[in-house]
Amino acid sequence: MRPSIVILTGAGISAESGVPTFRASDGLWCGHRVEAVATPEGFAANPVLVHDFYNQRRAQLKAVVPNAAHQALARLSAAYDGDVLLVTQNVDDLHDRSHRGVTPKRGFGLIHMHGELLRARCVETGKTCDWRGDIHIDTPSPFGTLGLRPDIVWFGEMPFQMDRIYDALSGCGLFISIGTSGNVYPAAGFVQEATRAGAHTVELNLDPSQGHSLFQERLYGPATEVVPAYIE
Ligand SMILES: CC(C)NC(=O)[C@H](Cc1c[nH]c2ccccc12)NC(=O)[C@H](CCCC/N=C(/NCCC(=O)O)S[C@H]1O[C@H](COP(=O)(O)OP(=O)(O)OC[C@H]2O[C@@H](n3cnc4c(N)ncnc43)[C@H](O)[C@@H]2O)[C@@H](O)[C@H]1O)NC(=O)OCc1ccccc1
Repeated sequence: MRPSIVILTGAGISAESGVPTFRASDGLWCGHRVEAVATPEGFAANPVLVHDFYNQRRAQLKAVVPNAAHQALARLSAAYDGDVLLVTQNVDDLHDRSHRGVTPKRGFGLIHMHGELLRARCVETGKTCDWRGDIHIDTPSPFGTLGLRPDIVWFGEMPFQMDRIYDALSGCGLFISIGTSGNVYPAAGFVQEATRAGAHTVELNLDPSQGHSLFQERLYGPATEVVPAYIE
């Protein structure tokens, strides 16, 4: 059994599939003020705006497919003689689709630490369910009386499965960060956790991230080129 691998991905791995990244040049977040669309306060103040923002992104998923970078990670999980944990900040389902039908050689896990567009959460009970269509303020929740919200982690909210992620980071031999700018925490701090565990750390990105100097190895270029090149 070879040392376990933890892989962190961000918007850059889905960019070539046509999913826009976040840090547009105008500093707006996908054309919106981040406080307005990705905070609990923004949702309380204007739920219609927030639902529209996520309904658009959910609908857009129908028009995109996994690319060579997603597929290379699926092949890795099938071939690597060690455990692989894939932690994504992305709320799209492109990793899920590229791993569908793939039998991992050893342990494999996929964690959407910031949630998923294709899941909804009951505002009253917190219960969640798969959700493919639009959500509106009058959409009844199957679990409660206060309606639904996207099952997404907004700023100021605790990301999902943090214990499982920190546990894997503390015992991994290789940490690979793909397509992320390293601006958002706690994800941006994972490289330090992996380094503390003695792991070899690798950044695969279009250009140097905020924390590029923290990585032992760096390969720059489009994900569809550098990820298959590094994995194979
Ligand atoms: C802005 C930042 C300073 N603020 C934060 O980090 C905050 C506050 C904070 C917490 N700790 C801190 C410490 C210091 C400072 C601030 C904080 N963090 C939080 O609020 C988090 C919650 C943050 C999650 C918010 N939700 C998202 N997403 C879901 C919504 C949605 O998607 O709508 S974040 C969202 O933005 C981030 C965007 O970053 P990237 O994915 O990296 O995308 P970006 O566009 O920035 O960069 C793309 C990169 O790809 C590259 N690229 C582009 N094309 C390609 C290509 N073709 N190939 C390869 N690479 C490419 C580019 O060069 C670039 O480098 C992702 O995380 C994404 O999920 N919660 C929390 O801290 O809870 C308490 C806590 C937690 C743990 C323990 C104790 C307490």
